[in-house]
Amino acid sequence: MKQMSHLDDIPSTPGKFKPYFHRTRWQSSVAKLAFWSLVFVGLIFIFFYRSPVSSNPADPSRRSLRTYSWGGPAWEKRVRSSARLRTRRGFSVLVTGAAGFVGTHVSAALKRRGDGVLGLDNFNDYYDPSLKRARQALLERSGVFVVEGDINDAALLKKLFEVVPFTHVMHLAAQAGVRYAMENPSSYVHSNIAGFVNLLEVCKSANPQPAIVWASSSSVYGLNTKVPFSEKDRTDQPASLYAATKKAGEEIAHTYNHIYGLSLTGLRFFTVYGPWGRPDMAYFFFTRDILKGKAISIFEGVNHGTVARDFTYIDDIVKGCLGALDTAEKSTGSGGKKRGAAQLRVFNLGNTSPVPVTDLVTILERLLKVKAKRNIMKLPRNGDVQFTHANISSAQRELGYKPTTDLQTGLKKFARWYLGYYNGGKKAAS
Ligand SMILES: O=C(O)[C@H]1O[C@H](OP(=O)(O)OP(=O)(O)OC[C@H]2O[C@@H](n3ccc(=O)[nH]c3=O)[C@H](O)[C@@H]2O)[C@H](O)[C@@H](O)[C@H]1O
Repeated sequence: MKQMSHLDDIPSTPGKFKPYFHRTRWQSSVAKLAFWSLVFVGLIFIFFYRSPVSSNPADPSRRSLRTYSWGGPAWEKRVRSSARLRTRRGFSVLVTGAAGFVGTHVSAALKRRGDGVLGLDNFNDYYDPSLKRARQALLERSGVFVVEGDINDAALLKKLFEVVPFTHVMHLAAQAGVRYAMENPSSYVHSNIAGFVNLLEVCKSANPQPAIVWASSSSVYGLNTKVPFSEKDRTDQPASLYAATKKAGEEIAHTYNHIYGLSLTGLRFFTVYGPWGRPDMAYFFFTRDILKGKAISIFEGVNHGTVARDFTYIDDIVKGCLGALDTAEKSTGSGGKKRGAAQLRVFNLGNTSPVPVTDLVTILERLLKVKAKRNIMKLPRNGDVQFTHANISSAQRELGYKPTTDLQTGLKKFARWYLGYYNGGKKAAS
């Protein structure tokens, strides 16, 4: 027997079109419809609000939806004062990624020599943000204000150029790391491609247009086997999405130089290391794990082939960056229009002496006075290449670039910093 609900007990209200229509049932249907519509709209809202994101909570494309607070007279005053030069012939430089490893060192060096420096950083959590905050505090003490914001925020960038007529942009903000690209590919597109284009769009419309020096990467040489790597070599076989986005950046730079007369210099950094470094890099997490007594994985090539890197010390890289800024010619465009040919350059900034990763570990063992638990494993196919080696003759000739720090000396300085910063290794780096 059919069970009747209490709604079925209520007499129907005859209607012209639907004689069987039941008022209460109708009201309840409307209520149900309204309820489910609300749920549906809510779900759509949630979907779109979170839509550019992957399920990975560390996805920086989600972080772009974060709202940063900027603007107002006090903020503008800080921006202006940080970017003010202290020498007559100095530069006024916007440094993106200023709370990053290279960004912090370059910003501090520029400020030391009297240039005006304004930092920009989104403080994302790709690695421990407290390290970025500590670098920011360091910069604050030397008079560099780091604005919190994303290079994808066109309104913020336009505002910065309204407040300060920057002569140069040192563009170091990027999603770094070759292996992480398999975990979170969209973050590379977001920062290294979309963010770079957004920055160039603002630069091309600025009056005056700044000269731009930016970080490319040794990884653009990809699977090349001819060494040392020269700027003239092919760069069309990247081994990681990271490398592919840096290569894309070089092509994008060509376009903006060609169409808008922007002066652009790309620097191909070779595995930069040193104090205040990046915890996602091998020398850094090897140090942390050796001190913790945890095993480290050391990669080797096929047939026990050596995996090696042209490790380059941060102070040498800083000199290369300053050399690039000092020799950068002015952009030629104005009002978004090209007025003549502009400079377009790319340089290797390496050390020209590759060191096997096994030797890097031996040096760390000596410096830390702890034996590493070595776990030798085959180089995974996740973005790594077997070796890198820079030919730096071009940078030497044009930028006066001359690296002077060998790996042993550089790692000693890194280890001293690490032990000081992490309280003798007791406070473990995350
Ligand atoms: O020159 C660059 O343009 C890039 O340099 C850096 O990449 P890489 O040279 O790959 O540095 P890094 O990860 O420190 O691995 C170092 C070595 O340790 C090996 N390695 C790594 C991890 C591991 O667990 N074991 C291991 O043997 C590994 O096989 C490698 O041989 C930057 O991270 C990158 O952002 C980009 O700037």
